[in-house]
Amino acid sequence: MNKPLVIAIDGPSGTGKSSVSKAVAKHLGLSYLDTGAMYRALAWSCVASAIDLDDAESVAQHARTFDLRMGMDPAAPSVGVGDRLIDREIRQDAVTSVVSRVATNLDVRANMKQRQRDLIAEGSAARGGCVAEGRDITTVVAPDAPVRILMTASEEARMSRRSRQLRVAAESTRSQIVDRDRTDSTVSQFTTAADGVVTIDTSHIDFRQSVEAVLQVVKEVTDGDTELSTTAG
Ligand SMILES: Nc1ncnc2c1ncn2[C@@H]1O[C@H](COP(=O)(O)OP(=O)(O)O)[C@@H](O)[C@H]1O
Ligand SMILES: Nc1ccn([C@@H]2O[C@H](COP(=O)(O)OP(=O)(O)O)[C@@H](O)[C@H]2O)c(=O)n1
Repeated sequence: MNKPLVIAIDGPSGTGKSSVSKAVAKHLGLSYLDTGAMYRALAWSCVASAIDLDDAESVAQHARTFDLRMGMDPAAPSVGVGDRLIDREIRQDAVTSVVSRVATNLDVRANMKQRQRDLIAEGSAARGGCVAEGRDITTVVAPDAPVRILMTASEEARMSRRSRQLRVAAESTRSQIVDRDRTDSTVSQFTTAADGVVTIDTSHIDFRQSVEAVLQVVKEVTDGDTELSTTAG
């Protein structure tokens, strides 16, 4: 039996991880897991349940028990808690501004790591592989993934992309991007590549070229390992 093609992609906010990972998963017919959305869902659920985000034990307990449902079809990824879909809610500023507070809770991270490993296995069983993106996928969640990539980009490029995406002034994205990355980096190392991780700097290339760059890394790995196969590409 072929080995699952797990593609792990990390990087700071605004480097293109989510959009590029989704396109790569679609192109290769693989599942797609947005791990940032899982932390966002937890933050949303804590707020909705009136859990004090400073109460680390209550947040960790909620992480262990809440009914998180991740849809991993790259053409229509979804995030739900119980029967409620919360894809729009988790992108709102009310969640973005507090997500790092739950993501820096180490008991939460231990629970998320296990959920993410189970989802990558489930997504791989369904489609032969999974593109999983976040901050600690190449280093903690899937350090044995055959393809491991760190996406980077200048602060300027990241802020300008986010400002275009949210239709707000670039400077107003600073707290969403630069400050959040600073807080996140106290628990995960996602600005320099770990051993064996390939860096793709997207500062001066466009979206299409970023997708091509990832597919090229995948091709180099799969060409050299006959037990790995892709359905396209
Ligand atoms: N290489 C690129 N060049 C220009 N824009 C890009 C590039 N990659 C992604 N984008 C755009 O930048 C925005 C942020 O990308 P996103 O995938 O959400 O980043 P991340 O998941 O790293 O925060 C999106 O609107 C996306 O289409
Ligand atoms: N593997 C991951 C992914 C996200 N996160 C946390 O989840 C938050 C939201 O991640 P995201 O990927 O949706 O954020 P963006 O990069 O899209 O801005 C991050 O700011 C981190 O606090 C994490 O801690 N570990």
